[in-house]
Amino acid sequence: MPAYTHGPAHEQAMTKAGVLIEALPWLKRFRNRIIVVKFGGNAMINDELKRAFVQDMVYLRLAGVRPVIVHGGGPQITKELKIRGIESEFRAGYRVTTEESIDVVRDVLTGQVGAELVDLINEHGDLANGIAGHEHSLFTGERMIKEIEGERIDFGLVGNVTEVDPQRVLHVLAADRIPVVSTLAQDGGDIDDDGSGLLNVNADSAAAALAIALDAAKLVILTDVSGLYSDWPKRESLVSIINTDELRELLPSLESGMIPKMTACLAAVDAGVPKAAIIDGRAPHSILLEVFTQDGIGTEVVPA
Ligand SMILES: Nc1ncnc2c1ncn2[C@@H]1O[C@H](COP(=O)(O)OP(=O)(O)O)[C@@H](O)[C@H]1O
Ligand SMILES: CC(=O)N[C@@H](CCC(=O)OP(=O)(O)O)C(=O)O
Repeated sequence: MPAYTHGPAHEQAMTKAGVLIEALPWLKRFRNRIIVVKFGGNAMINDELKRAFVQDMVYLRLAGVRPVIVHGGGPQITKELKIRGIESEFRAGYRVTTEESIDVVRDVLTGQVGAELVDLINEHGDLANGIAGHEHSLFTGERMIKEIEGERIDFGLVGNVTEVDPQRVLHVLAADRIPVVSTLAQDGGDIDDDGSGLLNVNADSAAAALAIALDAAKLVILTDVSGLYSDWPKRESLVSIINTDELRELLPSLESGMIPKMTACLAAVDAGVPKAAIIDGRAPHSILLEVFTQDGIGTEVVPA
């Protein structure tokens, strides 16, 4: 049968063309715009997912979007701390960080996780540059202290980002490359006893701060659940879209890992990032569906 007549092969080709053409408005919208993508440690659980993620980033870049990757590495840090006989303690989704653990956090984030992502991207061509958050004045922070249910919690060497100097990231983008950012900050206040002044910043919070500083078109957070469930832990009711007022109201009732994530989305959208999305990084290529299709996937946070 000639290729131009109707039949299953023709229909299949039209379906493929339909998928490509659905992307057209999004290609127009995001062309030359920055999308900050947070790649969570739980979403990089195997090589296949890492490679699929890297393909997506290269695809976005070659399609004319300017992706900026902010990576986590929580489970990888926990594993390394365990090997060194150091306990991990999380409170409200943040790792309580000590003088003993901060060097491990730095080594794992910049030396292992970030370096591996850069290497994987560069297998597609010389496209990526790693940037440590505490270098080039990228992130400056102050120690994070929170009051939760009347209790004042000191998280140790954990930082809130107070200032972002995006020059280095912009420089990498201007060279048509993909910045791969790790999330340590330089303490803008007191330098601690050993003089390093490093703070451990949750990667969701750092991604939001960077998305704001870069005037990003979108913040996308890849994790290991389908999105935000309103009935956690039952998981029957996935929130597909939520505005900032609704999220502000919901936030105090959230638990563990969702606290930093939804706090980050709220901060980003409140500060003018048009949209923030939490999507399932366990599904290969989920970010292409999020960026290039009408409905998107996961949970979207939009202005009220
Ligand atoms: N309401 C909720 N909806 C979805 N996930 C939730 C919710 N509350 C808590 N979680 C937990 O948050 C986790 C994601 O956060 P985290 O483990 O820190 O991921 P990541 O490493 O990607 O940053 C989920 O795997 C889930 O166990
Ligand atoms: C303060 C704090 O919690 N920092 C995080 C930094 C890494 C991170 O956020 O990684 P994920 O995105 O994979 O969770 C930590 O030490 O685990």
